[in-house]
Amino acid sequence: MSRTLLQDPGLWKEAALIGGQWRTATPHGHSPLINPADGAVLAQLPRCQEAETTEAINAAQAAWGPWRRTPARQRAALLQRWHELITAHREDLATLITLEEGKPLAEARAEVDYANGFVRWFAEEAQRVRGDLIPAGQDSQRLLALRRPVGVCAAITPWNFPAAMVTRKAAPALAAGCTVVVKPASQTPLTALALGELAHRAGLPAGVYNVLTGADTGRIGGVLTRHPAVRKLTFTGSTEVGRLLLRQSADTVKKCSMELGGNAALIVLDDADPDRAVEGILHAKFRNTGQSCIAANRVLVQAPLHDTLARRLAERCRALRVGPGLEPGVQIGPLIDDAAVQRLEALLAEAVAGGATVLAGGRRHALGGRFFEPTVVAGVRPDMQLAREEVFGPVLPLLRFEQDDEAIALANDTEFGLAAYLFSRDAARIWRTAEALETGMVGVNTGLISNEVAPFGGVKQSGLGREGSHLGMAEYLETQYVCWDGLAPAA
Ligand SMILES: NC(=O)C1=CN([C@@H]2O[C@H](COP(=O)(O)OP(=O)(O)OC[C@H]3O[C@@H](n4cnc5c(N)ncnc54)[C@H](OP(=O)(O)O)[C@@H]3O)[C@@H](O)[C@H]2O)C=CC1
Ligand SMILES: O=C(O)CCCC(=O)O
Repeated sequence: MSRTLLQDPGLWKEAALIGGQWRTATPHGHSPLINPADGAVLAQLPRCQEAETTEAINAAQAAWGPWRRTPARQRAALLQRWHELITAHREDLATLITLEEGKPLAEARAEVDYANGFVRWFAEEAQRVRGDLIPAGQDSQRLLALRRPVGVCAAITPWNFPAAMVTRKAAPALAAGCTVVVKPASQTPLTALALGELAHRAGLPAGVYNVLTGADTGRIGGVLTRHPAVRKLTFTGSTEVGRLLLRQSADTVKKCSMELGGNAALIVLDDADPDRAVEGILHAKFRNTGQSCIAANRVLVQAPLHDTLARRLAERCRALRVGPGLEPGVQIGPLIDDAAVQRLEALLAEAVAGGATVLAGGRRHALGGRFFEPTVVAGVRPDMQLAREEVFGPVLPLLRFEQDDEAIALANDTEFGLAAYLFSRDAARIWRTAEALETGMVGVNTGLISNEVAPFGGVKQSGLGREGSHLGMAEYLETQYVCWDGLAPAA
C-alpha cells in the first residue's frame, strides 16, 4: 500500500474537499489513479460532476464574505502557518508527487520548496495590498481607488507540477481575500488534497479551499466556467484547452489568467561558455523528464560550437540514470502516460524519416512501461513536428544556425511565446537578442528561471497574465473607484 510510505498517513486523501468536508463518495462512482512508474492503481478518487462542482462553488461563495473581511494580517498569519506545515511535511508531499507524477524524489522535494515559496511570498504580499488617493479636480472631492478581492476563483491545474501549480494560484487568491475551487489534473490529485488537509490544519476556514476530484473533467469544467458566482478562472495547461475554457468563460465575462503551451528556443551563440551552455541545456531540457511548458523545446546552436556541444550533450544524456522516481539516484522518471510515450515515438520517427540523426537514446527504455531514453537528435529542421510541437519529454532536438538574426527569426517563428533561453558572454549581443525574443520570459546563461519572486507567464498564444511576483497578486484583485464628493471647503 503506497499510503504506508507516508510518515503521516492523514495526508493521504481519497476524497474531494467541499466546504470543509471530505467527500469519500459521490453518486457517480470512482476514478482510478495510476502510478506512472509501474502502472499500478494508487488510489480511487470519487467522481465529482455538475452537482458536486456547484456545491463547491456555493461553499466557496459562502466562505468568501467572512474571508474577505478577515484582516490582511490574520489572513497572512494563516498562510504563514500553512507554509510551516508544508515545510514540516515536505517529505510526505514529495513522496506523493513522485508517486502520482513520476518525477525523481529529489526533484519532487525541490518542487515542494518551490510550491511553498509561493505560500510564503503571498503571505507576505497579503499585507501590502494598497489602493490610491487620486488628486481630484475639485476641492470638494476625494477620489479613491480601492483594491478588492475578485471573488470565488476556479483554479484548473496540470499534472506536471502537482504542488507548485496549485499554490502559485491558490496562495495569491487566498492572500487577496478570494476563495478557491481547485480542479487538479485527474492524474495528480493527491498532492492538491494533501495541501487541503494542511490548509485545514493551519486553520483556514471551511470552504476557503475546495478540491474537486475524478475524471469527469468536461462536466466539472463546464460548471466552473459557466457559473456566475465564479468571478475568476486561472488555468495552466495546453493552449487547446485554454482556448476552450476562455470560450466557455465568455458568457459570464470572467477575469481569466492563462498559462498555456510553449515552444521554448534555447539559443547558444558562438561566444558562449560551452560548459555553462551544456549544464543550462540539461537543466532546461530534462527538468521533470522534459515535461514542462518552459522546457527547452528546440536547441539552436551557432555553427562553430554545434558539433562540440552535440557530442558533449550526447555523452551526458547517455549517462543520465533512468528509473522509478523513488529509487535513489534516479534523474529521469517515467512519462505521465502511454500516450506520451507514443507521441514521442511518432515525433522522432517523423524527424528521422526527414533526415535527422539520433545521437543518443531514441527509443523506449529497456525498463519498459512509460520510460523513455534521454535522447539527442541533430539535424532537426524548423518545419519538423519535433521543432513545432511541444515535445513534453526527454528528447532534445538540435538545430544549427549561422547568423544571430537567423536564430531570432527561428525562435520567434511559432504561435507560442512563453520562454526562451540564451547563452553568450557578450553583453551587447545578449541585450539585442533578448529584446528581440517574443516571449514572456528569457533565461540568460541559465536553464532554470522559475521562482516565486519572478513574474511567470507568456505572450502570444502562451497565455494571459502573470503568476508569482508582486504582479501575481494583482490577478486576484479588482479596482473599485470611489468618488467622494460634498466635502465642505476648508475654513
Ligand atoms: N501541463 C502544462 O503545463 C502544459 C501542458 N501542455 C501540453 O498539453 C498536453 C497535455 O497536458 P496537460 O497538462 O494534461 O494539459 P491539459 O490542458 O489537457 O490539462 C490541464 C488541466 O486542464 C484540465 N482540463 C482538460 N480539459 C478540460 C475541460 N474541458 N474543462 C476543464 N478542465 C479541463 C485537465 O483535467 P484532466 O487532468 O482531468 O484532464 C487538467 O486539470 C501536454 O502533453 C503538453 O504537450 C502545454 C502547456 C503546458
Ligand atoms: O506549465 C508548466 O509546465 C509548469 C510550470 C513550470 C514552472 O513553474 O517552472
